[in-house]
Formats: sequence, structure tokens, C-alpha cells
Amino acid sequence: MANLHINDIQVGYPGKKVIHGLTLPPLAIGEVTVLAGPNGAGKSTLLRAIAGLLRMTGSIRFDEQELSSFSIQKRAGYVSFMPQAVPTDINLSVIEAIISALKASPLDAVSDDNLTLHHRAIAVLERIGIAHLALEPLNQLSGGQRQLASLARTVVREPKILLLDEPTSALDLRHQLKVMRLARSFAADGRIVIMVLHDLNLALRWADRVIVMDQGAVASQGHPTEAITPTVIEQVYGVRIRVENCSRGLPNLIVDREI
Ligand SMILES: Nc1ncnc2c1ncn2[C@@H]1O[C@H](COP(=O)(O)OP(=O)(O)OP(=O)(O)O)[C@@H](O)[C@H]1O
Repeated sequence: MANLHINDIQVGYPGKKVIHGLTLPPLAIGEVTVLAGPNGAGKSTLLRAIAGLLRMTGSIRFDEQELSSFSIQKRAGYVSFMPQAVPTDINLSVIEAIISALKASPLDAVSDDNLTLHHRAIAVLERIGIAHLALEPLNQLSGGQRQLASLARTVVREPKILLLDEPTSALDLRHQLKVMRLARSFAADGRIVIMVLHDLNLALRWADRVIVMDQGAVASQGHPTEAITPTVIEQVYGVRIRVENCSRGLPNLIVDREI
């Protein structure tokens, strides 16, 4: 099965190295990986590097092919990135924004007529539960509604690798669960899902694998309860926590205090 292999990558910005020689275990299709870690740890930088938005050295291979050898269009067909900050100045309705994302990917949209594009866009809006917002102007949505519309734009092209940067940060409790359930179902469709989350309880409950980053490196990784331990969290975030099973037997993180 095709895996994503990230090997010895170095990424940064002009005059600033952020990630120095990071290697991850292979990330498999069907899995949801959560990137966690403190502010500034390099999580978004890693997602941007996988998306091909930053210069880097090292190797990112999918299905035995270097992503850097792909044309921009081919890479965009494989990898889709939902940024943390959703633009507020796009003068389009929700459905127009989704259709424009489809049209921006000539690989799969070139043969589709307008009606087919419309149907694909509506199907995604229905799956995410925001079909009722289809005709609303993007710039008049609430923060949470805009985040769901951004998710729809990101998944509509059906990429193999889905990169979601804090996709639940503006969402209420019910929509947080909805997005986590969707992330699992996108993975089950045959995708690799990598998402940045600050909510470690969501990570404990929904991820297959958690990678805790600190200062551009991996502090711990593995099954959620192996990666999120009191020792690691104390070292990385400087807070004392407990992970206890709730009455339903599910792991629950309790924050006791700053150190
Ligand atoms: N466009 C940029 N130019 C220069 N430095 C940047 C840029 N974007 C991020 N950085 C720096 O890279 C480092 C890692 O930032 P990054 O956004 O990857 O962290 P993060 O783990 O996603 O943080 P957060 O949880 O706060 O979103 C930080 O020191 C940040 O200042």
C-alpha cells in the first residue's frame, strides 16, 4: 500500500531554519495522524512543506515517488492543504468557492461540465453538513461556518493526502466531533489525513497516531496514549497533566497546573 515517507527534511523561511533533519515513520493510507505541540513548534511549517509551499531539502515520497518531482498541478492533485487562517476577503458564494477549487485542479476538472462540477460541489457540502450555506457569500459567514467551507474546498478535489491545519479551532463542540468523524471517514476512503490539533483530548480520542513536535523536531510519536504522556507533555508544554480513563474506558487528559 502507498505510504507517505518523510526523511531528513530541513525547512524554514529566509534567514530562519525551523525544521532540521526531521524524519517520520511511514504514514499509511487509511490513517489519521495528529500533529501536536506548542505554539511555534513547526507544525504548520511541516504541513506547508508537505504541500510543496516551502523550499526544503530531504525527501518526501508518496507511493515511491518524490513529491518534489511532480509538476505543481500533479502535486495539487495528490495533496490538498487547508490553512489555519481562512481568507475573509473572497468575494464568492460558498458553492462558487468550491467550484473554483475544482476548476483550479485541471487534472480532474478539465473533463467535467458545469453541471458535474456543481453536483460534486453539492455532494461535498452535504457530506460536511453545510449545503444550506451554498449560496451564502463567504465573507458573510461566521468563523466556524467559514472553517467548514474551507474544509469543503480542501477535500472536494479528493486528494490522496489531506493536510488540515487546526480545522476545529473555530468550531463548537458538535462540529468539532463532526469534523473528527469526517477526518476518519476521509481516511477510510483511502486517504492519508494529517491534521494539526491543539486539543489533545480530540487527538487521544480520534487519532491513529500522534506526533508531538517541539522546536522543529519530534518529541514523541506513536499511538495517542504512547505519544501523549505526562513526561512528554511536561517537557514540551511545561504543564502537569494526567491521562485517566473515563467511565466509558476512554483516555481523558486533565491539566493540573503550569510548572
Ligand atoms: N512566514 C514566515 N516567515 C518567517 N518565519 C515564520 C513564518 N511562518 C512561521 N515562521 C516561524 O516558524 C516557526 C514555526 O512556526 P509554525 O507556524 O510552523 O509553528 P506552529 O507549530 O504551527 O505554531 P502554532 O501552534 O502557533 O500555529 C516560528 O518560530 C515562526 O515564527
